[in-house]
Amino acid sequence: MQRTHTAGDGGTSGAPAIARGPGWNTNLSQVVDEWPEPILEIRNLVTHFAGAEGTIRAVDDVTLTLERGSTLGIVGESGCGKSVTVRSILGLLPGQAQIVGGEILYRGRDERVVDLASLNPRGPEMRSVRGNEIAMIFQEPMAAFSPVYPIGRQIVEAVRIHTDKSKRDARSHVIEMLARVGVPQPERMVDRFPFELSGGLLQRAMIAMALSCRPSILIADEPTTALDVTVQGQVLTLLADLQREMEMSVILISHNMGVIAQAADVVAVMYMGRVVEQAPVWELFDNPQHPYTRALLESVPVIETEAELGGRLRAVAGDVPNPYDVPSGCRFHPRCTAFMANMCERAEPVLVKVGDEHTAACFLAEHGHGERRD
Ligand SMILES: Nc1ncnc2c1ncn2[C@@H]1O[C@H](COP(=O)(O)OP(=O)(O)OP(=O)(O)O)[C@@H](O)[C@H]1O
Repeated sequence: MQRTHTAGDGGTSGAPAIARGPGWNTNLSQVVDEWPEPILEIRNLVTHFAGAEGTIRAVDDVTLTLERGSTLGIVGESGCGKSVTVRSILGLLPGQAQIVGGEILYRGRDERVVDLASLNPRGPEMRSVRGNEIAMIFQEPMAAFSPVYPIGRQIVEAVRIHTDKSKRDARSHVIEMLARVGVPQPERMVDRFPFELSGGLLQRAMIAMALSCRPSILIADEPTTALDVTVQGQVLTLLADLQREMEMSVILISHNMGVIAQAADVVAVMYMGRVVEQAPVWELFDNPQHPYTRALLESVPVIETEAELGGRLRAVAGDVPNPYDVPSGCRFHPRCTAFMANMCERAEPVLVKVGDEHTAACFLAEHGHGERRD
């Protein structure tokens, strides 16, 4: 199958099925061949916030594809629109936010394609998709649980909303899930309150809750950011195992290129509400074409550097501009080391194909001066 997506045209063309990356999947090519249709296609999504000083274009014409069984990584600095993009999928936006354009086409378990962007976020159709077919885990597991009930009871309730299991069967299922995600003594832990569990265990309990209905898609929004480095690795490995076992497709959000390198098959880099580069993970790391992606890659900690800097990581130079005051032309131009006067501040580059399955929105890449390293 051939597929390329470019923000602004919403179309499909060119490019072979995604090749295998160093991510969670070991048999992605096979998975994609078996189910040639993507499970989720976001086309030209626009989501706005009504802010105190005007409109914030939090997601501004974003087009993304999630292939079945694969992991799509979304990376970018804080405030670039990662969370609002995935929250738009599930209708989990705060009151001041609204999808104002685009489509979110989801191919459900019954193979029917539904435009999630057109559903009432609180209506029965969206409620049946949310938690049942598409589940989400967050950076802060405390937010997923009520502090006043034992975790098991809360997961049992989630299971019973979406299945016809009896209370007893649901409880056994929850104990099995807790064991599966590596919670020790699950028969006892099931009756513990959230505050009685460590951060790592609570993260595992949240994963058990999210996966208890065997969703087709798991959205993981910074799932390891709040954990210490050792536990981070364990949780990523656990998610990889569960993804394979349950044949799930995953959208993984992270601001950490190291996490993306470990887990993603395809990566979309976002900046100020837009996708500025997209490629299979190995291609993105070998041949980044957008100066923003290069800056993000340079901010990846390496052990020696981290030690030299006393644990501080190098960030992308300059600050993300005020969302009420989007720069003219290329939104990255005020921070860009490759800025070209009379060009970058005047027109906004669109995503163009710069390689197999690789798109970038930069005039340098567009004109073939993106210094491909191959
Ligand atoms: N509740 C809100 N009210 C107003 N604006 C918001 C709100 N939440 C997000 N935004 C705006 O939407 C934009 C995108 O935010 P979003 O949370 O998607 O970024 P992000 O990339 O997920 O950042 P982070 O990594 O910090 O979670 C930001 O510019 C922010 O100003």
